[in-house]
Amino acid sequence: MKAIKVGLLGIGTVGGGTFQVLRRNQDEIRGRAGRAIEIAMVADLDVERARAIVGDACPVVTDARQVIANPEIDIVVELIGGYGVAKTLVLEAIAAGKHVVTANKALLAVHGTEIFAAAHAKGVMVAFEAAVAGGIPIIKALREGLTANRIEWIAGIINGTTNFILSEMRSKGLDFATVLKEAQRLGYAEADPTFDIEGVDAAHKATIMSAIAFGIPVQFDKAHVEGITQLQAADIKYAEQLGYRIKLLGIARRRDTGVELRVHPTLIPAHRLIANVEGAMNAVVVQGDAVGTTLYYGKGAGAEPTASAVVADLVDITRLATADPEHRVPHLAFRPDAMSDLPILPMEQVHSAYYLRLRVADEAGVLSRITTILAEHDISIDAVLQRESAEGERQTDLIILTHDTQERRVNQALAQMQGLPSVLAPIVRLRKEELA
Ligand SMILES: NC(=O)c1ccc[n+]([C@@H]2O[C@H](COP(=O)([O-])OP(=O)(O)OC[C@H]3O[C@@H](n4cnc5c(N)ncnc54)[C@H](O)[C@@H]3O)[C@@H](O)[C@H]2O)c1
Ligand SMILES: N[C@@H](CCO)C(=O)O
Ligand code: NA
Repeated sequence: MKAIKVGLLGIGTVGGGTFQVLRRNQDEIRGRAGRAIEIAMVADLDVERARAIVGDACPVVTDARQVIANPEIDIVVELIGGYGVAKTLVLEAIAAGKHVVTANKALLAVHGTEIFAAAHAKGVMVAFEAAVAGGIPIIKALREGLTANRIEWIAGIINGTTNFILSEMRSKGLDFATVLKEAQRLGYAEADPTFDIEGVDAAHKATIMSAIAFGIPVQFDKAHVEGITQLQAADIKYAEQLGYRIKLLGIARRRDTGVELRVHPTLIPAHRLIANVEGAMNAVVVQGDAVGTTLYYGKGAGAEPTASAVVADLVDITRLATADPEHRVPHLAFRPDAMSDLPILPMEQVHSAYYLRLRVADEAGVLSRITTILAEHDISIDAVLQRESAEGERQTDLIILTHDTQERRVNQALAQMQGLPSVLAPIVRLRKEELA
């Protein structure tokens, strides 16, 4: 059978990895796909760098539209990134009847509804395994492997850059800026690394997973997004003393009234497997009603780990390209006419346990005033830690762990506690999840 022809838009970190993996493993890939998969044309603005990778294997052009217009090309792989030109090119490729593979989670989390509708109407596939947790086949697992389940929740370390930063800061005592530079050098970080450190990239990925897990549209604009830039070393240390690790988690959880969709630094019991995921590694825990808890672990960023997912999508499309579109797996697991309108819940309605750190005057009655406020808001305390004040110091840190409660109650209690004269600094509030 004749080779399936691929056009690559963008040959940077992931594009370069994709080129190498396809070339190195071509025999195995042909054996699995039933046809050879060939990169027939590459477009990149940096044509010299692109030619240095591609050699004379195929033509290299600067204009991505030349690739889309090439009638030989069956699959367009978009590895440029961002919401701008990438969106136009993906929609143009679909309009030209090409299947699309993309690693672009930003694009799908924000414009997925439009893109999937266009692909459905045209009868082409849009595959995006590389967009979530890089090389880990989490899209495949959620959409196909766990298809029997009512999925209850997903919680994942889905940004390699921030996990690398948190790990290196904790284990080597390195500072934030140094570790971020190293993550950029290693090719983990986004073109704009604020997407990584402010939690935006993780929220893009959590948004995509929430859609597949619960059959809802992608709704990035409703996600709660907090990164790691406000996280303080003192809280990492106190969490450790209390038996917890702090990780940037992306969480999607089904409740009776809607879906929680949130990214924030989270305390996790130190004995959980996911609490021990270090460096740029990713891990996703999925709770299904039939299967119970499952865990997926691996490299979520970097050239070849991400290329592993891109090439898997190319093989999938190669196998299915001639199938009746009605028999393909729907883009978001549920058929378009079976999507749910379960809303994304506002943060005030989210349920979680909490870690609170209060800088308080070291004087009689402070603890009782604080616990009274918590009790008035029906918030039950799980543990309290009070740091011994240093000699001559008239203030101390008070750390409180709560049981599960509603965020609205915690907000109200915090506002009241913050007003106490013996609370001397802004209260630190982190969320805590048992993940069991
Ligand atoms: N790097 C990773 O580990 C990783 C992992 C998963 C997903 N992703 C996603 O993969 C995509 C690519 O990321 P990357 O790290 O390879 O980025 P990169 O910056 O290394 O590569 C992007 C390439 O696109 C080229 N480009 C830019 N504009 C172009 C245009 N108009 N036409 C043609 N080429 C153009 C650039 O010259 C560059 O070579 C992004 O969506 C990113 O979020 C990256
Ligand atoms: N910047 C992303 C790349 C993988 O999507 C990360 O650090 O996880
Ligand atoms: Na993946």
